[in-house]
Amino acid sequence: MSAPHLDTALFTPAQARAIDRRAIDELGIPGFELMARAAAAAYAQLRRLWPEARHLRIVCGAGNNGGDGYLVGRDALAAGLHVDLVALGMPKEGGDAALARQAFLDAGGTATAAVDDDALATPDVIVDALYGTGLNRAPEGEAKAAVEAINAAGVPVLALDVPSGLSADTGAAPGVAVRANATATFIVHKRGLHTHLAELAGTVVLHPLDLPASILEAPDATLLTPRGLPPRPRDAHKGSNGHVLAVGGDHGTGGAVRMAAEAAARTGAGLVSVATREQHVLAMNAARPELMAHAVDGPQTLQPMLDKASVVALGPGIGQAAWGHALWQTALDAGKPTVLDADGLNLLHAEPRVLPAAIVLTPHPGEASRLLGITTADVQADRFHAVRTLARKYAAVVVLKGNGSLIAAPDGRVAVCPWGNPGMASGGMGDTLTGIIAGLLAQGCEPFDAACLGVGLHARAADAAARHGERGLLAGDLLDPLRRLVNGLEA
Ligand SMILES: NC(=O)C1=CN([C@@H]2O[C@H](COP(=O)(O)OP(=O)(O)OC[C@H]3O[C@@H](n4cnc5c(N)ncnc54)[C@H](O)[C@@H]3O)[C@@H](O)[C@H]2O)[C@H](O)CC1
Ligand SMILES: [K+]
Repeated sequence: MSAPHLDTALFTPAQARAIDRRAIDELGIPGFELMARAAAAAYAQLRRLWPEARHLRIVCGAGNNGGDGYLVGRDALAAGLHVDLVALGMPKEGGDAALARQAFLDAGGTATAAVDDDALATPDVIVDALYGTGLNRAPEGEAKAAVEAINAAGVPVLALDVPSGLSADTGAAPGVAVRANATATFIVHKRGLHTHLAELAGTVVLHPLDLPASILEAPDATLLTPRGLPPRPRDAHKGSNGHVLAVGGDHGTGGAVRMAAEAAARTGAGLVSVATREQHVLAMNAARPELMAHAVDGPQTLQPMLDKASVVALGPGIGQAAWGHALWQTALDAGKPTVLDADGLNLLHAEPRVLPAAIVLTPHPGEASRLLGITTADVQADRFHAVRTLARKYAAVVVLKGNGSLIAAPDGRVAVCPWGNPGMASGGMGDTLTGIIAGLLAQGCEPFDAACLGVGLHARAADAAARHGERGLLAGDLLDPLRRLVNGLEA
């Protein structure tokens, strides 16, 4: 396996521990040496971020994450900084963390047993060394109090390896969790730092600790990288970039299917048409002839449109009434490459059926929970497991939307989107994504690639549009940056 590009390779905590072990057992690098390298890297990051800091508070747990913290303290003392260190629990006798604690004490450090804010002056920076990849339950008691004190201190926080309380595996938080301005993560990226509650980590910087790629293994997931479509061949013509048929838009919900059609057109589909029965969408034909909207009252008027289309965007505004259900059946029977979204997914939950070979499902956590028969909280508690289960169950490419959207293929591959912002939680954003993915399928992208590229373009366009503020960000604002991004230009 070619060495994964460390910046985009994401691993589970179990994989990270195995890699740590290989470094110790195969390369003969003592755990304490790794800890010292981690601490030196974290301390250097701290100095870069807060060069004026003179007083650190370091909160250490009883494990190796705490060990990292003690050695950050030792490095800070050596540089003349004032360090107050709070130790929650004592490291295991003879372990690396115990050696680290001793090294801190030998450097003149002192450790107190609890976070008694009144007794301690407010520090310039807090270093969170409570829990790393070893978190296995919600912080309780004095650990919970320590996390709350860190979050309440009102000073910048640097988390070591993982913000304490966040699961490095799922990005969920079983209980309270540190909200860090930055995280110094060691050796490899953990996948939990890139989805769901990952914003608790703040800016994540990876420190490989000078370990050779030989100790790595195949990553569990990979981060998307910015890209667009290759330039068009000069002799391209309308027919060579596919024909997207957007099917949906029942009475009163025509905006969704129009958004999907617009997005497909802006992504570069050669032809786009709309099958709907929403009068205002039909009325816009005069103004927007490029989105050929046709009144469709049932399967018999939909079929000729399906025959001409190369890709179907199915579901935006389709509803679950008899009209929508009949079109949904007919469109899926056609077996064309399809993006299935919104009520198209809810209809699938109600009536499981054979899907086209080239199919992309784009559920938000709620739709995913219905398709999986679990609660939305269960989906969010382990998004990686949920998206892989869906992809396998429906033999489909699945986009599990949300903070750090995940894209899974039936073969187990998972990609993670590093872009996006809360402004995207507004109407029409999902319809736009559906149209973008359909537009990419129409231009010849394979389903998994269309989903990965589409999610990335959508989120990057939203980030570009959010430069004018996340509030008031509307789906239509994405179309202009989207066009530049899909052409490989700067947004
Ligand atoms: N040589 C190495 O492996 C390196 C590890 N690095 C750092 O080590 C941590 C992982 O350390 P580990 O001892 O496995 O676990 P933690 O320190 O994260 O957790 C400590 C300990 O705490 C217990 N625990 C977990 N959750 C709770 C809870 N909610 N309440 C109470 N106690 C809890 C559990 O038993 C854990 O074992 C890794 O993140 C790195 O920071 C070095 O950086 C690199 C070398
Ligand atoms: K930590």
